Amino acid sequence: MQTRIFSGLDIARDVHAETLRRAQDAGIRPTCRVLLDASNAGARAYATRQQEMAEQAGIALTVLAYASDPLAIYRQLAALRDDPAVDAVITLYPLPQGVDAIAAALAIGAEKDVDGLHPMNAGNLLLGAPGRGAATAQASVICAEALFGNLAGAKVAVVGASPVVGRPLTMMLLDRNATVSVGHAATRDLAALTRQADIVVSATGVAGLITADHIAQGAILIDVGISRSNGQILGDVDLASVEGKATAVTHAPDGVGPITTACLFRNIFGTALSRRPQ
Ligand SMILES: Nc1nc(=O)c2c([nH]1)NC[C@@H]1CN(c3ccc(C(=O)N[C@@H](CCC(=O)O)C(=O)O)cc3)C=[N+]21
Repeated sequence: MQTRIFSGLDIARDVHAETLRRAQDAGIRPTCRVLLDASNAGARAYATRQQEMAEQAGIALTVLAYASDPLAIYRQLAALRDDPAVDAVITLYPLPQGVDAIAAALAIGAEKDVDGLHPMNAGNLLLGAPGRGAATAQASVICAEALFGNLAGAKVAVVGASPVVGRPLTMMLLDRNATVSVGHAATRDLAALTRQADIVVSATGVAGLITADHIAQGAILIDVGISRSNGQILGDVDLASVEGKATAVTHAPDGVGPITTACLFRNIFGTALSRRPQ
């Protein structure tokens, strides 16, 4: 069996087109501020991708540097929350040293949080109530459904338990009646866990973590990890190792990443729409 290498570019284009169409129908040009600590390569790559895509998606997106210290940052976020011209605020992780994640999310407020990081939005997701979830987790679900079909009853192993991917993704999978297990850095026998799964979603940033030894014959692999070595982008999946054993693997780059940006823009449009009088 040949392993299918899945590109997310077609789906990303469709999601972007749908958002643009809805924004044009509603006559809305959403505005978004993205806060970035440019010393982090992963966050910088995401912000660059967002800036490149925003124009064609009809979103006015500006990347700002975080203010100099935690108190100034909370004030900066609260000012954006109170600015009527701003629809959405994104605090790219990792947050600068000394910034508390919950305090930052509270400063933005639930309404403009498009990453599902505010306790109200995260809580709604936990309770199975409709709400706005992290874009990377949404993109992972889209890939899993595109490659596997209906997730009801599917065994899914999530590797990584971060607030932007592993945790929200676990809840979104439960909402689709998947059977979910979560592995992380302290999991003793990760391979034993992931070998049980129909679908493995890995979001660790450890290049080459998932090998043939970690998967069942015919498994579907969603590679969310991004790391860099010598200017090359690497995912969590060791492609050479899983070739012939996995049914399909999402590629990194151009797999989950572009769909993530498309889901983020859809979230931004959602806040912009709900902030306008109907
Ligand atoms: N609050 C918050 N939410 C996030 O969702 C978040 C974050 N902080 N901090 C940084 C990480 C990283 N991340 C990426 C998403 C897409 C690509 C992406 O589209 N990558 C391209 C490649 C980009 C390149 O060429 O460098 C691809 O996979 O094709 C990259 C990185 C979201 N993150």
